Amino acid sequence: MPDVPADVGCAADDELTPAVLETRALDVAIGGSRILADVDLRVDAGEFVALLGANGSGKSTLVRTLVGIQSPSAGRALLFGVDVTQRSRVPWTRLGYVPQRSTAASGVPATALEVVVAGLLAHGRLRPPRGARARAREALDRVGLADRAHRSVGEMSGGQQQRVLIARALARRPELLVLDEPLAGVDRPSQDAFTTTMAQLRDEGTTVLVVLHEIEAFVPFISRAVVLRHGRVVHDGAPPRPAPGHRGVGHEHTHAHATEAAAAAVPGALHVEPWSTT
Ligand SMILES: Nc1ncnc2c1ncn2[C@@H]1O[C@H](COP(=O)(O)OP(=O)(O)OP(=O)(O)O)[C@@H](O)[C@H]1O
Repeated sequence: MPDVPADVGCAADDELTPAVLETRALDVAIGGSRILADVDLRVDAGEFVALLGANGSGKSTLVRTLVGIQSPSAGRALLFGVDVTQRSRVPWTRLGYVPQRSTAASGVPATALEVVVAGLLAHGRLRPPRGARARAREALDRVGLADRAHRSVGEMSGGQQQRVLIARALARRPELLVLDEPLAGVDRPSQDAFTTTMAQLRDEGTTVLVVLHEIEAFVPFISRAVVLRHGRVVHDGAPPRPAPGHRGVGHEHTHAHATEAAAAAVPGALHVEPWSTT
């Protein structure tokens, strides 16, 4: 009998190709609190999945676990069939990751172009690969920052820095793009440019997992929405439709419009507010 690598055996038994991203009975505890509980999730190649939920529901924790930053207390997390419980095993060459509300400024003076090129450095290498600057310029163009390529990121606004980090992830031309609230602090015209880029990525076959609070702009190309509540998956299916009067950017989502049970029972006719806090 041929040897079967341990990781391959972790993919779904009935699948020849492992999922791009998969969790199995994933639990995460931090400081004695159970933050994620029994999370089963599978995202296949070419899917565009939105991760939704109220503040504190565990979205960032799930994403951080998937990219090997947070260790699970039980269960499995796999990227391309590889167990990423150990950070050293995260397949970074196939992955683009934009963390939540981070800064592109490292304290070292660097231009936007340099930050994006740095994202293309292979592990342990100091020289970027051939064509890196052209790829970085193209990525900055995609986020509407082509004209600021030579500006210092330390002098950029928070929203512009966020766009630089998105460009850094895009420049890698990843098979899987994981974005944690990429539009936080980004102005409306830039949001529109970003959603156009997302539509292009979907057409190119990139697999995307994106944490969002406002999904309206993404509904045309979201293939699935996963909703977390208190660290558990309470919906995995069609994207919820925002209720009328709840589309405004400043709307405070503080009340539920349907139960998760109703949402789960009729996923095609959702009227649930997954980000509600009650
Ligand atoms: N390092 C940490 N130490 C202690 N508690 C943590 C830590 N990281 C996350 N938590 C807790 O885990 C829970 C989930 O946090 P997480 O950031 O994953 O939620 P979220 O759904 O991404 O929220 P938001 O929408 O506000 O970004 C919260 O109650 C948070 O306080």
